[in-house]
Amino acid sequence: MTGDWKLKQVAVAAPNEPEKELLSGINLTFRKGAVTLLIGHNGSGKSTLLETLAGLRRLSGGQIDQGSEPLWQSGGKKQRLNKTIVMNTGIALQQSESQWFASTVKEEFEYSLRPYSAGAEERERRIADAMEQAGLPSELLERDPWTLSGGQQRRLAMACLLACEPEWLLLDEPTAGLDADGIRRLCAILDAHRAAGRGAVVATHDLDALLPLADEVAVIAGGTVREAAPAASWAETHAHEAAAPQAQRAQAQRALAQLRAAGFAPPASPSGAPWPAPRELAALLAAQRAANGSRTAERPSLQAAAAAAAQTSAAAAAAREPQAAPAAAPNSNRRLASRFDPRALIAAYLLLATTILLQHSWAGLAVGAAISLAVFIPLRAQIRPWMKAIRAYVIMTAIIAFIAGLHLSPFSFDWDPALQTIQRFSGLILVMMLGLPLMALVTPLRVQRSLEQTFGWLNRFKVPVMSVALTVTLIFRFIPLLAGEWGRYVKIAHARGKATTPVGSLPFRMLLPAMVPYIRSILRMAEQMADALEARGIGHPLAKPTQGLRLRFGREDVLIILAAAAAAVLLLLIK
Ligand SMILES: Nc1ncnc2c1ncn2[C@@H]1O[C@H](COP(=O)(O)OP(=O)(O)OP(=O)(O)O)[C@@H](O)[C@H]1O
Repeated sequence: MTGDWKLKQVAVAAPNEPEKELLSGINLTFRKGAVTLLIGHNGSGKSTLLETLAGLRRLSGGQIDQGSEPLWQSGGKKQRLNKTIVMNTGIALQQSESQWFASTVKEEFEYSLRPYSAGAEERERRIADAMEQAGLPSELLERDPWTLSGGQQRRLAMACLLACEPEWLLLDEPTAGLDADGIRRLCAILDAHRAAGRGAVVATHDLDALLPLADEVAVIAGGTVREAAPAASWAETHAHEAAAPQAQRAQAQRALAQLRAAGFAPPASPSGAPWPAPRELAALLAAQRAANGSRTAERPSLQAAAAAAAQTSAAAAAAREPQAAPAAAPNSNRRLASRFDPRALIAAYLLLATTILLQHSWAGLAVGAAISLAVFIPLRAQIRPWMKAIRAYVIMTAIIAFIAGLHLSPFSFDWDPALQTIQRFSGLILVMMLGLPLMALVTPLRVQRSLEQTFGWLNRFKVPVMSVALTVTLIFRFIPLLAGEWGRYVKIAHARGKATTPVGSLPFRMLLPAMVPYIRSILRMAEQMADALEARGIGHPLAKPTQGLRLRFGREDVLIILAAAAAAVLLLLIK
């Protein structure tokens, strides 16, 4: 039997942005024999916390233990997950349906049960029990899981989890997509799980369904624990919030009465609400104030009414957003990506890349490296996802150089061919490092516009400029999307296959379970994209490109080209 989960000062950073903390300073205990709800706003960190407990996110700080066992164990240089904890913990991720790769429901169960040494009879029993608990008829066992309805697939995901009989259930939004019977069964499952002395941590927005059966509540906000309390006392403390709308209603009606008394006639709300929206009210006040001169200043009652209206709108906002996370920082990446004209960046890149590839001397390569690093270092955060590829390329270069310098008879090592190989390969890596920041400095739409604007005249000669521009844009757009989707299926395969490696490195045997649903998902996305493009008239012979965005060369763009030209001249002189 396992013990409680104990989280001490747990911190988790975004996988490719170590400085961005998704969770920080989390100190929590999840008791076994209890159901704990994780609640909080969208994006507050609930899923991240569940995935961290399941070992699907690496810790950037702190410690997680289950009983006396640490979740992460150091085995040599690399950390590995504690096999005992992995085996006794079952996680259902958000959208845990759509994870199927086998041809029948039965085989999906068999895959989930593979890491457990259960005999054939025991497996049959577990599958039958799990189907029963999830409310799935046994006839479905021979069906293709993809042919089940959305709700049935959700139930199947839960059933696959239950068949493993985990001590701990980690459930992310388990009521989503379930009908009333499904929710009732889920509550029964959680009740039985608790009665057996086991534990559950459930991330949910569905307090109506799950608060009544919960033992503990932890409120997550901005990646940290804002409040943790027994469910009953939490419900009592927050009971008054249910009455908040009534209080606001009375306050808003008082404000309207004061406005009327002051000679204003607030409009009826178009939505049929008993008072206008703050925006409508503000517009009316502004219009009437302009018409009446500055009479407002002379009317204290009106000022009071305006203050009351403002208070009401603030209170309404506060009630709607009780656990609001701090305002998001301005998106500096987006601003950076729309600062320069892609044509200037591409021209500068072509100049530098060509002259770097022409270098045959170490001095020339050193200058090329200095230029690449000067561009690369300030933008390293955006390039971090590619660091693994760069490292792999460097290792590959070292191996090839070693092989190039090796003589077998007589056995010796010749440095000249090895260094020549390094020189040739270095040019390519420098050009690659120089090109990666481009991904952060341009948006797909701006690239599309720059291609259309620069080469639009070729249309007259029947060159399909628009199609090429759109294709380039879609490739840009799809690269991060495909990477994100792959990450999702890797996590699911990792959790179902009970891997103990860090989630970045999926064991070979789990490639197929991740690959099949991944490819299906890509095909589905491609189909949706094709429909969306067609709906917008793309592909229609008379369709015109959107002209909403017109790129213009600015001073900074000219400076970029001049700087690149100066560096190119320097490189040519050294060569
Ligand atoms: N791989 C990642 N890289 C960068 N940011 C991430 C990554 N994964 C999650 N985040 C961010 O972490 C924050 C928490 O996300 P999480 O999915 O845990 O929220 P949540 O509380 O489960 O939200 P919801 O209620 O919508 O499911 C979000 O702002 C999200 O954008």
